[in-house]
Amino acid sequence: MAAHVLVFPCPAQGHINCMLHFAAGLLDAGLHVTFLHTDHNRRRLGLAASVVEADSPRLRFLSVTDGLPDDHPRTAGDLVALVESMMTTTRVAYRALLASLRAGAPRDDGFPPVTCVVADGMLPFAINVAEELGVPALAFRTASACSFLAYLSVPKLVELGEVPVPAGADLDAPVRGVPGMEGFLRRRDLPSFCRGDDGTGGLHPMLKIIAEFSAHSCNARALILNTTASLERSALAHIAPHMRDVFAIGPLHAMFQQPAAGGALWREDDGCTAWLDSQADGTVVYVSLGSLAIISVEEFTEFLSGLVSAGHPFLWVLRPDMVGASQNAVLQDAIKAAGRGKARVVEWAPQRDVLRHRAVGCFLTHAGWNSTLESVAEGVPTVCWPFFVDQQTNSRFMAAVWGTGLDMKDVCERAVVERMVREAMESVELRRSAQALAQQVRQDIAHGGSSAEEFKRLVGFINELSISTRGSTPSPDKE
Ligand SMILES: O=c1ccn([C@@H]2O[C@H](COP(=O)(O)OP(=O)(O)O[C@H]3O[C@H](CO)[C@@H](O)[C@H](O)[C@H]3O)[C@@H](O)[C@H]2O)c(=O)[nH]1
Repeated sequence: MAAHVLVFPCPAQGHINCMLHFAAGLLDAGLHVTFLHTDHNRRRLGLAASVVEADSPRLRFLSVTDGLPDDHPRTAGDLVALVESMMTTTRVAYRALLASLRAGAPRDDGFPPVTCVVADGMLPFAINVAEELGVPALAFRTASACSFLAYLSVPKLVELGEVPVPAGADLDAPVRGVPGMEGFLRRRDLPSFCRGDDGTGGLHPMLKIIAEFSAHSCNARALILNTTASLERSALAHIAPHMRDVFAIGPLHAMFQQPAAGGALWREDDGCTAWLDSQADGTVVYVSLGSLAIISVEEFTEFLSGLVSAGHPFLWVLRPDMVGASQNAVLQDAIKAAGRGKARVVEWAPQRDVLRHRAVGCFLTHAGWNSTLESVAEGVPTVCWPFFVDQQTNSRFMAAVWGTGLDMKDVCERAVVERMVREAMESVELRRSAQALAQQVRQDIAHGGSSAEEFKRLVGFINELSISTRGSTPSPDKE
């Protein structure tokens, strides 16, 4: 009987995508997978309460409550509410579900018992509950190794007086305390919540939460990171001593085909690929700020002016909640009018296909880790406008370590947008570095490459854990 892994991502697009690709890899390796969404996202995805994926009979989707009302925005503006609700309400529902799926529980769903949990490191309760129920659990971090290392270094950064970075501090000053990054990391490149505090000089509440969750991941049976040695060798080496085991397996989207169902929380506008077909090679700027960033009307106007002045056709993803649903139609019209036939705007694009398209010349991105990996894998140069969390650190890597992108820092001015977009479209050097890095990454994921080998090792690790789980008697349910 094959191992059965319950995969539980944080309920945000940037977490769901890579964990779904990971699940696809487990299916390819012959394992069973239960992919756990929240009820809210399951409804958004149009999935039934319990559904087995038609093309993959060993994959099913289940869901648990996130405890928030359906009309809650669940965006960057209120992540603390989501985290707190999940740590209380979801925890109870998840515990009951997992207790009913583990070995020894009566069931007639045609799936073997769950023998292992791979939970998002941002859901530490999912790891604790699994281990309490006798199911071994691994942590999966969906962000970069370099940002994870920065979070692990928070106690040291506090000891050195680097964090919290006070308002008005020189953000270009170098930072000590994140091993291996002393040469190039500036205050502004630390994860965003290192700036500002809790109002009394203590750590920002989100930094406290993420740093605690990062330290918690060290207790899991192993840590899985969606990255590869070619991209983050030094960060991985500095993380390893903190962990029982680390698997660097990525970029996952380039390794495994995402299952047909259960992925995009917004309706994809496939029409934009036909529009790209009509554009010349390497001429289009693709603009997307991921699934969580929220911008002001002023920032929108600066981006639009800068893009128009740069003079290239552009494809812009403007999510309905990005500036505000009530503004969306007006802003879409503003893009179309300003672009004078050279602009296309969509609410959600098939991003991986877009980045792969021959017409795309550069990517104006918020530097979320998935977008970073997707641009790296396709060798597309970037202009980065980091919004929050790990994006500042990722942006610095693209600009200063890999040489594949330009860092707008977190200022948004039309002249800077224009200058950087022009440079990214024209720079031979950026394109060469981006293509060389893509080549290296392709070797990592190819047969015998580091990510491919690490994935094989992980499947062996999970199978071993699963054998011992099936052999053990489940511990009594404590709640
Ligand atoms: O029109 C679009 C826009 C985005 N995407 C996809 O959505 C994902 C977005 O992920 P990411 O680029 O990582 O951005 P966020 O959605 O902002 O992701 C959150 O989660 C990431 C992983 O932890 C972090 O790195 C980010 O900072 C955090 O904001 C990517 O796979 C994109 O391909 C689409 O398919 N279509």
